[in-house]
Amino acid sequence: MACNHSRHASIANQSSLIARATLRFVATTANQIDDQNNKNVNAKPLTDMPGPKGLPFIGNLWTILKNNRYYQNRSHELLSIYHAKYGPIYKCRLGSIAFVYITKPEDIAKVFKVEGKYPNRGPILPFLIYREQRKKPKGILVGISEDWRLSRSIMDKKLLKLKDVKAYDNRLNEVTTDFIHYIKRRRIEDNLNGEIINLKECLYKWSFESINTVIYNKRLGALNDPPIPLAKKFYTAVFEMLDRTGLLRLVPPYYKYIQTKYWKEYCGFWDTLFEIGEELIVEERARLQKLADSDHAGQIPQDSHRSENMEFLPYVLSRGELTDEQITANIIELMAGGVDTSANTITSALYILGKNPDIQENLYQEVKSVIKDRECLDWDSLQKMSYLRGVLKESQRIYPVVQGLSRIIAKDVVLSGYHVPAKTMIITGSYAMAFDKSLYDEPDKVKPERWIRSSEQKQPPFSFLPFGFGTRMCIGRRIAELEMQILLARLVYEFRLDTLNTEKIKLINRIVLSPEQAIRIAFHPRNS
Ligand code: HEM
Repeated sequence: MACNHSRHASIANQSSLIARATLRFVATTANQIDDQNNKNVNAKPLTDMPGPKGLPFIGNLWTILKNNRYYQNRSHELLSIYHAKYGPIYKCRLGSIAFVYITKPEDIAKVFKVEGKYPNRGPILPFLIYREQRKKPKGILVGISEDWRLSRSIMDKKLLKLKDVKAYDNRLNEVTTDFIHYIKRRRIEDNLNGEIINLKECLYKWSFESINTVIYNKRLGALNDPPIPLAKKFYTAVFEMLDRTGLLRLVPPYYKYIQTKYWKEYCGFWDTLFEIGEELIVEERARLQKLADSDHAGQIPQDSHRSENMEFLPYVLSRGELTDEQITANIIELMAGGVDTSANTITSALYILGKNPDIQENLYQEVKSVIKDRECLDWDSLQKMSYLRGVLKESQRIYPVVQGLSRIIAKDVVLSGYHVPAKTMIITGSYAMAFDKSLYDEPDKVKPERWIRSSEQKQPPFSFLPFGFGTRMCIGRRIAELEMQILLARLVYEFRLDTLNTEKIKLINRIVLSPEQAIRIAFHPRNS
């Protein structure tokens, strides 16, 4: 039976999916099964797989609680400790989530081969239960099966196709220009020798403004002084929602039955996101209607109706395949998915550059040799900047935004000699893999050059997948890469960066991994 692919899958089904499907630690006897090379192998049963012994229902949640909640938002650390203890494959249960954890690239490759037609990361219950209680549709982030595929096939066209993404470079440069002016202003106002107070929020503003200029083809005003209230309301709600999802995800889903204050507040953050999304879509529909009316009066060039020339939102709206509610759900998931992720990666990159002046200098020299206009780093120039891409990849390796990728596999598979049945949840250990000596030469060192194509040592396939893989990989990948490359290069061109934190940064898991402590960067103008 397919794992809950029905269009109207209920939360009840989703919950039982967790119980049944995420891990079937049933006593599977040793199986004769084809492995990747079509050889019959005597795979060991899942019951033989090592792993920490948990308590019924809560699994290793006890370890989290017992340690004075230290691991409450550091499940990535706990999983890495288990990785050191049990090796590259183990089975585990954390609260309501049971899974097999893998770190060998060849196992990861096999998992993606059996992810099926509708890849499924497994339910994020707080997201799903909110949508069920409020009767909201699911967008691509949480949707599964045909609904997911339809939305994804429409949006992929405008967000992942190179031709369309290239065309976003101008407006992303405009956001970056505003961000640089904003930093210059803040340096003076904060008066702290170049340090900016609350850099995290500043970068939230940048990433929010960037993703929205792609979605709406207009500025929402997050970098205005003061920011437009709607923008601040949205990125604050994203932050709070993610913060609480991390904890709610670990505990059994009591909130399905008991409306605690905590849960009500959580729903309030989602309500804000939906309200803002709905408001913006209504505005956009009205704008398009006005344009269509003037078009009848012969004022709009015919060409702008061709789907390949359309902007993202007019394209999605004009397709007529999704209801406005579905479009809203998709758009707010894009808006929510694009804020923390890019902002955190840039934070890590700034931290690394400010700590490693030689790397910063190399990058500065590369930017200087390529940049033609200090207010615009276009797509073609960016293609010449391999060191810049290396710096970003190192930032994503050392400080990944997600602790790992997850999939509920569609078919049985043999992983590291164990027979893993279909419907098991698999989690890859990106966080632990980043420092694996068998995958990286001197993994503790920051080496942007390890990613440069001509470099002799190539990373094994499936060892580094910061944006995921396959048809369910990050839909914002190309936008994120473009916006981050533009911002990082132009910041280094304008400022010499100095990291003021003396301690090593640690990450906490709020669904996305984020620095635990405030990252303190001083921006010194180069006057170049
Ligand atoms: C540094 C920036 C980013 C990183 C590291 C990142 C990482 C990821 C990862 C690992 C996934 C899961 C992929 C998988 O399961 O195979 C994902 C999914 C997703 N990301 Fe991103 N992301 C980033 C930026 C963005 C941006 C800018 C957007 C907004 C356009 C976005 C929207 C999404 C959405 C909507 C999904 C769910 C896609 C689906 O399930 O079909 N992300 N991202």
